[in-house]
Amino acid sequence: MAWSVGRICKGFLRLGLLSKQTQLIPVTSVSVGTVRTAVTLPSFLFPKPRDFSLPNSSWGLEMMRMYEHYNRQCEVETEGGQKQEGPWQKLPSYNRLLKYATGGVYLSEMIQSKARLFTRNIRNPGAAFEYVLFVNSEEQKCVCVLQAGHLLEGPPGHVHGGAIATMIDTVTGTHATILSGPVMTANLNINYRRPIPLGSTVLLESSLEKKEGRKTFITCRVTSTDGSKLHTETSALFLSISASHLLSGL
Ligand SMILES: CCCCC/C=C\C/C=C\C/C=C\C/C=C\CCCC(=O)SCCNC(=O)CCNC(=O)[C@H](O)C(C)(C)COP(=O)(O)OP(=O)(O)OC[C@H]1O[C@@H](n2cnc3c(N)ncnc32)[C@H](O)[C@@H]1OP(=O)(O)O
Repeated sequence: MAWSVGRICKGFLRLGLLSKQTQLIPVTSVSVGTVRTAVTLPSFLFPKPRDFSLPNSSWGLEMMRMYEHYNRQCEVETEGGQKQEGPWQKLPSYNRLLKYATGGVYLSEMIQSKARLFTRNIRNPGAAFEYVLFVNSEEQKCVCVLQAGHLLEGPPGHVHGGAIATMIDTVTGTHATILSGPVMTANLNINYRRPIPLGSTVLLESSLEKKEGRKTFITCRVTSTDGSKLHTETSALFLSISASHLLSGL
């Protein structure tokens, strides 16, 4: 197989190293004797991956305002007028992680070729999960701005608890992957404090609590965008896994 498992791991790790200018393009590797060389394939051979976390027409004013608030902090101007990376980095969001984020073009065809990321598989913009993630490496934090669409109803007029848990798992899971490489959720402990109105925009803030061997402990708060209302509090445990654990069907 042209693809090495190590390369996929590097792909996961690369998720934490993306600047907002980074354009991921599919790559593969070829073996010449014992030397493995990375080859960038011409982009016309592959459809351009769509970043689902860019603004679209369904985004409301609050979603746009919060997006711009963090996006502005991805690039700052020095006193000399030069641009440099800011404290936050925007993470791209693809519907096929293996194919687009790790560059596993062939592998993604072999393993569950019809599979699509749960939170990115509803075609109608704004109907379900509209969200964007930013990471702050220095503070070891991740934030997600979420606009919850009408297909996520649980209690009348409010967001389903399972949809909230899905987003918490997505945000803390992505954060743990950036911090520790490939992981799986072992435990999510969620306290629902106040319901989230359907259609509203909320913030999910994920913080590293501690790392102990294979264990990464993360906390996450879901609040209103001004921080005045606490909707949900979570503590989560992620366990580092080997790539073979990930690929062997467990
Ligand atoms: C396919 C997942 C890829 C993850 C990628 C994540 C992010 C990628 C980044 C961006 C992608 C975009 C979006 C991401 C979207 C969502 C991410 C969601 C991630 C998930 O949604 S993922 C699915 C749900 N997840 C499972 O489907 C796991 C099922 N499960 C297992 O696969 C095993 O269970 C495993 C591997 C967890 C552990 O198994 P294992 O054999 O490796 O480890 P073992 O059992 O020996 O435990 C070692 C030490 O952890 C302690 N420990 C274990 N479990 C514990 C628990 N629950 N509570 C407290 N402590 C626990 C033990 O007590 C021991 O502690 P000690 O060493 O101190 O004795």
